[in-house]
Amino acid sequence: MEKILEVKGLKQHFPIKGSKRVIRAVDGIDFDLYAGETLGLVGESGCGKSTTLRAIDQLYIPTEGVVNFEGVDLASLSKKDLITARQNMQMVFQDPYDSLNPRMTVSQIISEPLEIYNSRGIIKLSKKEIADRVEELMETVGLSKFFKNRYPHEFSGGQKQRIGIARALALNPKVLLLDEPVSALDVSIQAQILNLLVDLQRKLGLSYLFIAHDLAVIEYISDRVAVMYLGTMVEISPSAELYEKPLHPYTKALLSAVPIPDPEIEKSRERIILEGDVPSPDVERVGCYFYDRCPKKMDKCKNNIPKLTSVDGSEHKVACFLYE
Ligand SMILES: Nc1ncnc2c1ncn2[C@@H]1O[C@H](COP(=O)(O)OP(=O)(O)OP(=O)(O)O)[C@@H](O)[C@H]1O
Repeated sequence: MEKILEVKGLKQHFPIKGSKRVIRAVDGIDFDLYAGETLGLVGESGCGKSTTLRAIDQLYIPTEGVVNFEGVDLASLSKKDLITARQNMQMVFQDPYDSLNPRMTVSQIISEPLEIYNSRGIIKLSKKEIADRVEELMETVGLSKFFKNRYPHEFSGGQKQRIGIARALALNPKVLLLDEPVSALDVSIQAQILNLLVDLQRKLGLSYLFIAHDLAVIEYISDRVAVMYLGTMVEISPSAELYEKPLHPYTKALLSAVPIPDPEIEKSRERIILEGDVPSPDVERVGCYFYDRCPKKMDKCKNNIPKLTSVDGSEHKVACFLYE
C-alpha cells in the first residue's frame, strides 16, 4: 500500500515557565499512514494524541523527528510551499460548538479555506465557482444547500459537525486529521457522523488519522489502531487483531475496562485494574514508560526502553520486553 504520511522519531516537548524541565507531550513516536486507510489513535487523556496531530499539521515546530507527506519532509519546506502542502491535510475538531465562527454563515465558513487559498493565488476560482463548490460540499456531507445562509447556532450538534467536515473537505485534501470528532455528540448522532466519514473515505479515497478515547468508536472506524501511553506508542496493529489479541500490558488493561454486551463473557473475563495514575510527563525516562504501573514488570524494564518491534514479522508491533 502507498505510504502517504510517515512519522519518524517525533518528539514534541513544551517548556515549563521558570523550570529547566519540559513537558514531554510526545516523546519519540514512529508510524506510517497508508493511502485510503484509517489509523485510530487511542490512550488516556494527556498521553499526547492531540499534540501528535498538531505536530503533524506543523502547528508546532517538532522538538525532534520528521513528518514526511508523500515523501516530502514538511519541515524542509518554505512557508509558501508548506501552505500549499497543507491543503492536503485538514483537521476536524472535537467540538463543533466551539470550532465554527458564530458570526459567519455556513456558506462563509465552508468557503473560507477556498477564499484564503484563492487570495494567495494557490488556487484560482471565480465567485461563482466558490458558490457552486459550497453547495456541492453541503450536499456531499448531507446538508441542504438551502441552509447556506444560516448561522451555526441554527443547527444541531451533528449538523454542525457536518459543516466542520464540509469545510475540511473544501480544498480536496488527501488526509483528514480528526481529533475526537464525535466525542461531543449524542450516541445516536455519533453513528451518523461515523457512517458519513466511512462513506466519504470510500468516495474520495481519503486517509484518516482518527483520535478517540472511546474504544468502541475506534474499533468501528479503524483499519489499524495505535495505542499511546505517556507520549510514546506502545502497540500498533490491524484493528481486529488488536481487539482479539492485545499484547502490551497497557493495551490489555485498557481493553479490559470496556464492557462486553454478552453477560456470560462479561462475568468470566479478567478485569485488569492498573495501580496509580499516569506519571507526570515532565520526567526524562531511562526505562519503560509504563514501568511504574505495569503488572508484568521485570528487572530489565527499569533501565531499558523497549522499542516498538514487529511480532513474528507481522504488522502487529509492540514495545514490550515480554515479546522479545
Ligand atoms: N501547548 C502546550 N503547552 C504545554 N503543555 C501542553 C501543551 N499541549 C499539551 N500539553 C501537555 O502535553 C500532554 C499531552 O497533551 P495532549 O493534549 O496531546 O494529550 P491527549 O492525549 O490529546 O489528551 P486529551 O484526550 O485530554 O486531549 C499533557 O500533559 C498536556 O497537558
